[in-house]
Amino acid sequence: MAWIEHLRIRGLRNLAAVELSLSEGHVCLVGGNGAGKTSLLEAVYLVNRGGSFRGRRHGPVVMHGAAGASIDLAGYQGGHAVRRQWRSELGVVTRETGLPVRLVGSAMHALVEGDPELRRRFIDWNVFHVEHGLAELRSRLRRSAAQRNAWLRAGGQGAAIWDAEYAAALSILAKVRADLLDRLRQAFHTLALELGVLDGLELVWRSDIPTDPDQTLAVLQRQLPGDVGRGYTYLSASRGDFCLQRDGTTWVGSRGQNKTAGVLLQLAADRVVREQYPEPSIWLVDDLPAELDRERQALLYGAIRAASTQVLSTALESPGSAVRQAGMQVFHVEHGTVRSMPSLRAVV
Ligand SMILES: Nc1ncnc2c1ncn2[C@@H]1O[C@H](COP(=O)(O)OP(=O)(O)OP(=O)(O)O)[C@@H](O)[C@H]1O
Repeated sequence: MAWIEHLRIRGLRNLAAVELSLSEGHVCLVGGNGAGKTSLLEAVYLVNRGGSFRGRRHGPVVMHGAAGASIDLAGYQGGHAVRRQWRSELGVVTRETGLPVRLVGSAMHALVEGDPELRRRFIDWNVFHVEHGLAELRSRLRRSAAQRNAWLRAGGQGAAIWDAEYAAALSILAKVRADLLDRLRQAFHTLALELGVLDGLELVWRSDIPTDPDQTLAVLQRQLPGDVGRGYTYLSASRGDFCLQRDGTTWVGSRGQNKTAGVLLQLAADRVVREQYPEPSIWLVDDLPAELDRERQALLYGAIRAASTQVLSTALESPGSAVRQAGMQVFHVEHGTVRSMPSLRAVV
C-alpha cells in the first residue's frame, strides 16, 4: 500500500518551508486563491514522477529569488518504508522508484472537450504502464520518421528503405493504443453503471492508422506523392483520438458533465493499469468541487477514495457534509504556510 507519511518542501513556488505529517485516507488542503494548495500537490507529483504537471506557462518551480528547491518524502510502499528526494539542480536523487501517483487536475473537463493531443497523451501514458517497450517503440518511430522525412524532402527518389520499418512501428503503436482503448471502454462503462452517472455513454476510438503493417505500408505508398509535396509523412503517431458517444452520435456535455467524464476516465484507466499492477495509487485531486454539484462531488470523492490508500485534495473551502469522512485530515494553507486543523472525528 502506497502512502506518504512525511513531506518536507523548501523553496518551491510560494512554499518557502513546509513540513507535513500525513495519515492514510483523505487529506484535505483548504485555502484561498494563490495560497499554495496546487503547489503542494505539484511537489508530491514532482518528487515521485520527476516532472511537474504544470506547463511552461507557469514558469520555473523554484521560488523567485531562492537558490534552489528541495522536496523530501518519507512513506510506505508494499509494506516497506521508502524515502524519495528531489533537488531542483539534480532532479530525483534517490534510487527507489517513485510512489504511484495519479492526478485529477483542475481542468479534467479538457480531457473530453480539449485538444486531441491531451487525449493521446492520456492514452500513451496509460499504455506505457501496461505495455513494456513503449519507450523503445517510440524511439524506433522517431528514428524512422526522421529518416523517411529527410528522404521525402530530398524528393523521395529511389527505394523507400525506411517505409517498412516505419509502417511496422506505427502499426504496433496503433494496436497497443486500440487494445488499451478497448479495456478502457469496458472499465468506463462498468464505472458509469456502478456510480449511476453518464449512463449510456460509450468511449469510441478513431484512428486512421491500420493495425496491420502491410496495410499501413500500402497507405504510405498511396500517400507518397502528397508526402513528397509536404516534405513530411502525413500518417504519423499524432493521428488518433477518442470521443464519447451516445446512441452512435458524439456526445456534447456541459462543463460539469465533461469534468465528471474526465474523472471517470482516470478511474477507468486506474482499473486497467491495476489489472497488472494491483497496488493502489496516491491520488492528487485539485479543486474537484469547481463546476460539480454536491452529489457529484460526494460520488466522485467516494470512488477516488475507494481506489486509493491516500487522497490529497485541494478546495477553497472546508469539505461539506456530503464529502466529510471520519478521520479526514484537514490542513489550512495560507500565503505558502500550512497549518493543521483538528481531524474530523465523525461524519457530520
Ligand atoms: N516560482 C515561484 N516563486 C514564487 N511564487 C510563485 C512561483 N510560481 C508561482 N508562484 C505563486 O505561488 C502562488 C501559489 O499558487 P498555487 O497555484 O499553488 O495556488 P492555489 O492555492 O492552488 O490557488 P487557486 O485556488 O487559485 O488555484 C501563486 O500566487 C503564484 O503566483
